[in-house]
Amino acid sequence: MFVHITVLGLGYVGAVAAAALARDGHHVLGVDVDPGKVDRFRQGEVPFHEPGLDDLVRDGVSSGRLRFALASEVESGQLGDLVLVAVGTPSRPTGAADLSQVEAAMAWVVERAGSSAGVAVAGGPGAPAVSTRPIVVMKSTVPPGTGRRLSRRFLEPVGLAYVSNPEFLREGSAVHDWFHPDRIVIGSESAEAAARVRALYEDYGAPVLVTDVTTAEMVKYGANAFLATKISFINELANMCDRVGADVEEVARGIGLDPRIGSQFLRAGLGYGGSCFPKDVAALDHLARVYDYPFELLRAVIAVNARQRLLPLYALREVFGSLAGVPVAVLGLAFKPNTDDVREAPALDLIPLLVEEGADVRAADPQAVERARAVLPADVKLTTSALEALDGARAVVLATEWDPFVHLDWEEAARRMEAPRYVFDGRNALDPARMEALGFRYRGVGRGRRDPAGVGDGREGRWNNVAVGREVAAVHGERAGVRR
Ligand SMILES: NC(=O)c1ccc[n+]([C@@H]2O[C@H](COP(=O)([O-])OP(=O)(O)OC[C@H]3O[C@@H](n4cnc5c(N)ncnc54)[C@H](O)[C@@H]3O)[C@@H](O)[C@H]2O)c1
Ligand SMILES: O=c1ccn([C@@H]2O[C@H](COP(=O)(O)OP(=O)(O)O[C@H]3O[C@H](CO)[C@@H](O)[C@H](O)[C@H]3O)[C@@H](O)[C@H]2O)c(=O)[nH]1
Repeated sequence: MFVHITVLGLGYVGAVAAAALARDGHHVLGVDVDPGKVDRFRQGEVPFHEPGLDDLVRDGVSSGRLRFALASEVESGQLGDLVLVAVGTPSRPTGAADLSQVEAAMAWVVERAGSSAGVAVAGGPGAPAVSTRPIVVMKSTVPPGTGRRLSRRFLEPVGLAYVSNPEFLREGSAVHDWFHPDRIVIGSESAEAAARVRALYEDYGAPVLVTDVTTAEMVKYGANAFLATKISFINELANMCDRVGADVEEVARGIGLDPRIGSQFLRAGLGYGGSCFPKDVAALDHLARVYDYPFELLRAVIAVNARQRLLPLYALREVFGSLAGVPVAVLGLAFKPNTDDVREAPALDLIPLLVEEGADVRAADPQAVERARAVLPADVKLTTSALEALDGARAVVLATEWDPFVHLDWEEAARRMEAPRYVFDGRNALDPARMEALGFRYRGVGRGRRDPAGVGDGREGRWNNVAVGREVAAVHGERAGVRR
């Protein structure tokens, strides 16, 4: 059954939800407080980079089933059957989730629900009748316990039902993920409201978990915290691999073949960034403190991740000694490929530190230059072209594994760079042997510690297992009291 839906918040989640539900046949009103965003959407344009979303929005707008409005333009009684809340829940400095957008959204809904006055903005020719008692569906990620509190404070007094329906899509593949979810999680105290929300996803063929609100909220935090743990764990293993002379890529393959472990989210590198993992893990850690529970594992996950993104800085110091005047190219500003989102991107932590040490930093990204410019030191040269960034550089850090960077004409890159042509592959995305054949000194994360300065056992660019082996033998020897 097609219904009227209002989606509040037109970011990565809200915009995808609105356009996807319109494609499914529902009548959708997308609402935001940002006039610039609403204007762009009204013209069928998407104000950020998300593959496949442009087509979906354009189709929705031209079908008449997808409309947009500023929050202040929507009147009472126009909300429809369901209101999906997809506003931001960023971190406060304490790590706690900042729920101010969510609270403003709830107040906005309450103000407009319950009256039958006004013409249905979400309606259109042949549209179904509009309900005046919308169900409030929380797509934003909110800490366990929030839904119960919001419901009591805002919705129960006016008799509106609340459903927690966390979203698991990833940026860069958000449209695909929306239509192919691994599972649908629905938390509600009202069986009827849960059933209405479940019906939205009927044709998606995913397993559905119906539970209470707080449990649904914890599923979302549990999933993100577990995935972040997997990443920090493989990064810890990678750091050990660097010390003992093993290859973490093979280790990940070897352990990932065990279905109890699984092969996904075992890519070692500069750690996790983005708008979700860092803030959600911090919020869970904060919640644990509030409940006087020391969630030690989570704290380690956070600490490992914070250090991991600085590995290129440590490596460059080792190779060059002082970084003063060293031209360094950083490839990748977005937190991962196929997005222009720079929130918590490792490169944005790394670059200011390189600049502080005097490096001459230039950086490239196919999509994220504009967003990065707003937060980076003014003297960092930004470009969309990797080759331009590499021109005259002596070191390159691959921070984001964008296809155009991985498949760059590295031969040309080598020609443009100055010796010693050092590469720190922060995503283990390049072929070490090929890079070395092109004259690069290669360093990955956990791919065996290569000889960064080209000294030591004299086997530049090869596994430095001999030197590492000697160190290990020395340590073991000392421990065993062996005289050497
Ligand atoms: N980005 C993701 O991949 C992803 C995936 C799953 C869940 N989530 C969660 O979904 C939520 C939204 O994430 P996002 O990345 O789409 O956020 P975003 O920051 O990209 O977008 C949020 C939007 O909400 C708008 N907004 C703020 N207050 C508003 C109000 N009172 N009324 C209407 N609009 C308002 C903002 O202007 C902005 O356009 C967050 O809680 C996030 O944790 C995000
Ligand atoms: O093996 C891996 C996998 C990912 N990452 C990093 O982890 C971060 C997050 O990546 P990804 O999960 O692909 O992107 P997001 O768009 O942030 O999606 C996550 O966060 C969303 C918001 O909560 C959830 O909905 C998704 O299920 C969850 O995957 C990125 O910095 C990646 O580079 C790694 O370092 N190694």
